[in-house]
Amino acid sequence: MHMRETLISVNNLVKDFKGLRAVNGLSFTVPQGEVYGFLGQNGAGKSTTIRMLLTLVQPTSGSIQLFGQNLTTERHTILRQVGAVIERPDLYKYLTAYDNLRIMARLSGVKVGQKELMRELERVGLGQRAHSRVKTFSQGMKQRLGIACALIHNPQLIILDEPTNGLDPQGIADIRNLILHLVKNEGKSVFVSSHLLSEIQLIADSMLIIDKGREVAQGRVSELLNPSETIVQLHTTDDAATTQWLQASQWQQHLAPAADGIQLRLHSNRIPLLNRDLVGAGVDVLSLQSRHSLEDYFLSLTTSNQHVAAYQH
Ligand SMILES: Nc1ncnc2c1ncn2[C@@H]1O[C@H](COP(=O)(O)OP(=O)(O)OP(=O)(O)O)[C@@H](O)[C@H]1O
Repeated sequence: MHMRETLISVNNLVKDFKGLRAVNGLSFTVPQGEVYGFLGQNGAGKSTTIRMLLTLVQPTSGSIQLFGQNLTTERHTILRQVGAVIERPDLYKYLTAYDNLRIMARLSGVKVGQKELMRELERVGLGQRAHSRVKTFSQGMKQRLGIACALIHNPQLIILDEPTNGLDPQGIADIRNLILHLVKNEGKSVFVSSHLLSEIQLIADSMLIIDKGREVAQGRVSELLNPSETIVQLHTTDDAATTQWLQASQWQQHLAPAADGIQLRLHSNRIPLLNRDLVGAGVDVLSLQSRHSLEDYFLSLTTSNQHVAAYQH
């Protein structure tokens, strides 16, 4: 297998807004040719990160490379290869889908004829509705037209911020299929954010999960959601000292963020060994419990504020 090109490479990215650290030391790489999921609750820092990838927000510190080039110095060359939909797409609702796309193409300086415009609309499943006015479109159709506009200059990398927000189940399925089509059949790469694990899980090859600006986990979706991996909750007579000992041990890579006590993420067949190590190190264990599956753990991280967020929109 040949090495795949790295499209996005982010190193220790930080963004502060007056007294609030919205993005706190994120590092990740996105390879070419896959769907990369970016998961976090509302307010976790996803949009801010995406805005930094598109140079709409200036990072406080850290670096971003796209296509192996420095985003600050090579901005124009780089952004020509990127297509993005980051808010509700701006569309002229009294014009047809076709005319919206034609205007968009002209604005981005792309020379395309009727054939290409129609092909583009067909690609997002709007071929039949090309000549209907946008005001007659469902939210999902508008979203797909927005994606067509982002694709018109034939970018390699497509960045979508919560593309299924506010869509009905059919609309969500259409976007999901479109994303998969773009990657599997057209060789594109898609970086997509969501606050729903269930959604990322269905389309992404790799994912990054963040909470309050910080990384919670990243890796291959199949590995992160491997059902034999569990979260072990540990309580000892001195959790601070135990954490320090764990950080200096082979278990360091398994430590997971915890609200209280100590949590480790590991394969369940490693629990006896962890227990033996703790006893061997003289740690007084009060309790050691395999709490929930990783999936439940991520769900708890990514859904707890949803009902609150619903009122904010
Ligand atoms: N321009 C800004 N000025 C001040 N604070 C901001 C600004 N933009 C974002 N924030 C804050 O930064 C934090 C992260 O926001 P961000 O929009 O990146 O989160 P998100 O994960 O994309 O959530 P959502 O899905 O709700 O947009 C939030 O607390 C938000 O209030």
